[in-house]
Amino acid sequence: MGLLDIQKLSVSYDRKTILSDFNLAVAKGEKILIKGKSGIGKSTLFRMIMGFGKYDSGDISLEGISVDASNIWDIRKKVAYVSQDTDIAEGKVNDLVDEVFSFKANKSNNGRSDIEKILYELSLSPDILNKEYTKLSGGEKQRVVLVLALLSGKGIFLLDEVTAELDADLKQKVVDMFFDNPQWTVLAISHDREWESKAIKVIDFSCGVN
Ligand SMILES: Nc1ncnc2c1ncn2[C@@H]1O[C@H](COP(=O)(O)OP(=O)(O)OP(=O)(O)O)[C@@H](O)[C@H]1O
Repeated sequence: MGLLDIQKLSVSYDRKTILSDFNLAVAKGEKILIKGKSGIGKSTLFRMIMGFGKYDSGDISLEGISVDASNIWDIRKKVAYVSQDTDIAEGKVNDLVDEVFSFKANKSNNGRSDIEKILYELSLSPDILNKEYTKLSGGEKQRVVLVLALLSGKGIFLLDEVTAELDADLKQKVVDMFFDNPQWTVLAISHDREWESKAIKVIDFSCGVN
């Protein structure tokens, strides 16, 4: 039994097959890169894991328990999903940080003290906390969204193109941050080579998932 088990997952939109009998077993601590051409179904996989859409057939299990509508929040409490869409919010960055800690599941993490360290590791100045999120650059938004995911205290990360807007040095920093932590289980969708060189497993959707 893996930490996350996906068995025979089939997804279609408007009768077009996106995933067909897709299988994946993810062990705790594993670091997986998912790549493949645009529109092939990579983000769809993450959305299905998070329960943001219906699949035709198959099973998704977390820690041996099959996930359905009745327990989807168990997955959302344990899995940090970072979508490729960074237009997620308005308001000051600090307000977004507050929001992370307002969720009950995150209250016990005492993670607020980690903010300065995480900002520093992502080459962000603490001043960013007082800035309007919508006015940040694409690369700053991308890093702020990662800060929020890191503060959530979750141990499983689904990262969808989270380094696309960053320069090469920052891409490497983000990859190192997520892939060097032995406790974290990380699935990253990316076209950036920095992920591939460190991934334990590479899944190339272009080699057939439907
Ligand atoms: N809600 C939806 N309704 C209809 N079609 C959808 C929906 N979501 C995704 N699709 C289609 O499913 C296919 C797979 O989309 P998906 O976002 O999973 O691709 P992707 O591999 O992540 O692409 P990219 O690398 O460009 O992000 C695309 O053709 C997309 O248009």
